[in-house]
Order: sequence, then C-alpha cells, then structure tokens
Amino acid sequence: MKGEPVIDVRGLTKRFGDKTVVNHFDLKVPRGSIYGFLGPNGSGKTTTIRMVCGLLKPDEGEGTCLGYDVLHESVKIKSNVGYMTQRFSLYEDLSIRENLEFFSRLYGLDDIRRRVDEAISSLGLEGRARQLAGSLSGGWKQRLALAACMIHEPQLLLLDEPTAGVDPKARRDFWDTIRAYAREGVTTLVSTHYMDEAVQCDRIAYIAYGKKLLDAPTAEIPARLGLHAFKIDNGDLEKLSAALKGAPGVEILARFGASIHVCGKDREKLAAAVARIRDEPGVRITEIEAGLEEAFIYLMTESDDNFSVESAA
Ligand SMILES: Nc1ncnc2c1ncn2[C@@H]1O[C@H](COP(=O)(O)OP(=O)(O)OP(=O)(O)O)[C@@H](O)[C@H]1O
Repeated sequence: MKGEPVIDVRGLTKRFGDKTVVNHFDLKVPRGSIYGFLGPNGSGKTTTIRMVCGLLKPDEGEGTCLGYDVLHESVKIKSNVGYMTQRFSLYEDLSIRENLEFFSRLYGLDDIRRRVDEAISSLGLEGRARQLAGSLSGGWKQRLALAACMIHEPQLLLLDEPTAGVDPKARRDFWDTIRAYAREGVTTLVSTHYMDEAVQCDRIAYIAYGKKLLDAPTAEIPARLGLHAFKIDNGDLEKLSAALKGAPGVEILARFGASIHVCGKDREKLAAAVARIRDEPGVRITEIEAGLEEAFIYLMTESDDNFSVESAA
C-alpha cells in the first residue's frame, strides 16, 4: 500500500435522472497530501466525494479508496475514512466529552476513555470537557466535529466545505489541525470555496459541470492557466476600475489593497485595454506575473453556479 495513491478512481460518472452531474472523473490522491477540490456551486464536488467514500454508487467508473474497491467494498471504505460536511452536526445538548464518546461508540471502538482524553487534550479543551457543545463558538464546533471524525484514527479525511461560514481566524486554526494530521501521514481531500483554504493545498482539482478542467500542483496553477496580469496603482482607482471593467481582454479585475490587478488570457487585448487608461492623471501601470490569488479569483469567477436555472437553460 505504501507509495500507492490513497484515492485512485477513473471515469467516475453519476447521473440523476437525465442529468449527468459527474462526468468521467479521474482522481489520484497521493498519501499524506492535502488535495483541494474547487468548483462552482452545483458542479459535482459533493457527489464525487460521496462516490469516493462509498456513500453513493457510481453509474460508471472504477477505482479504489484506501485500497478498497469503490464499487464493492463501500462498507470498509465508510468505516475507514473520516468524513465531515458543512452540515455535520454535533449534539448540542451533549457535552464535548459526551459527543466524542458517542462517536467512538458509533465506530464500535474500544479504549474509548483513552481516545476521548487524547482528542480533548489535542484540542486543548481539558478544562472544558463538560461544557455543552452547543455553547461553543462556530469555529470551536468545527474543530470538535473534526476531532469526532478523527476519533477512529482514519488515514483519509474527506472534508466537504468544512469551514463554511466560519471566520478567517477560526479557519486558520482549523487548517493548523489539518496540517498537523498531514505531518502524521493523514491524507486530506477538501472541497472549498475559500481562497485562503485553496492556497494551503498541495494540489488542486477544479471541476465545472461535472467535468474536471484542471488538476495540478497548486504552485503551478497560475502558469497552467496562462494568465497575464497588470497592476495599476496611483490615480483615481474607482474611476480607473469603472473604465477597465468589462473591457475586451479584462477577464478579472480585483482590488489588492491600494492597487487594482487586471488579468486575462489574451495578453494583447489586455495590454490594449490597459493602454487606454495610460494618460489618466497620476496612473502607474506595471506588468506583473499572475500569482495564485489572481488564478483562484479567475477560477472562482469564470463560471456561474452550475445547474442553476439560467445556466441549465
Ligand atoms: N440526490 C440527488 N438527486 C438529484 N440531483 C442531485 C442529487 N444530489 C445532487 N444533485 C444535483 O447534482 C448537482 C451537483 O451537486 P453537488 O452537490 O455534487 O455539487 P457541489 O459542487 O458539491 O455544489 P456546492 O458547492 O453547492 O456544494 C446539482 O445540480 C445537484 O442539485
């Protein structure tokens, strides 16, 4: 098993009625990596994750998760992964300790006292174990939920928008925990809409309308997208933004502190758009290399929500 991908699936396809929501999806996730899964709402991320962890049977495709066959060994997969969704809920009227004990029993574990004590101490919640889960802040609830998903010490974590609605500081704390698990060799596949989470991933797969459009090491994504970028500072940024917005070649326009970045794949058109504002008072224009932030803004804004009424029409 060592050296083999933890997830290795090919051609995964799922249809609901006459709608193909995941279309011949391939994915190889190396052991110990943190793999980001990005895509617009409704693009098929949850459906893919559910097929990988054995909760949903694919209509087509094959492969393994943790070495188990995704078509025939779903029970083994389910009991060996940690799966957490945005909607994963703790029992608010049970204490922190009682919640962890409950999930330990659900997994049929032995040595419950040791596991729960360890989980509480790794969360740093020793003095608060008797506190009701419902009284925790949103960020702490997510961290407790993650600890509950990890109580059976799985080697693979599947996280489906785990920090939706959680503030940036709490997201960072949550990610410190994910990184700590990765150092211990735990593999993570995480779907997200947040850029600050995407940049923490070793690799990113991007899906739209059920099809994988990009799969690359995170650092290589700007180059893979072939984006060009210009930075504009000084001058009246509000007026300059209005002049550049929607101009041919300007595919994204984003404010970065006291400057505007404009990006697009067609350098000539982009340069021509930028040239039109060159004579505005005080303006300074610099061609820059498109970075990860520009790349993620591009990915996250390029397609509408998938399968929305308008995009389906
Ligand atoms: N059980 C189901 N029956 C019918 N359609 C479904 C079912 N589950 C999902 N879908 C549809 O499949 C499409 C993909 O949904 P999915 O939840 O996988 O997307 P997603 O990328 O996870 O979206 P989000 O980012 O909003 O969570 C959507 O159009 C959704 O409405």
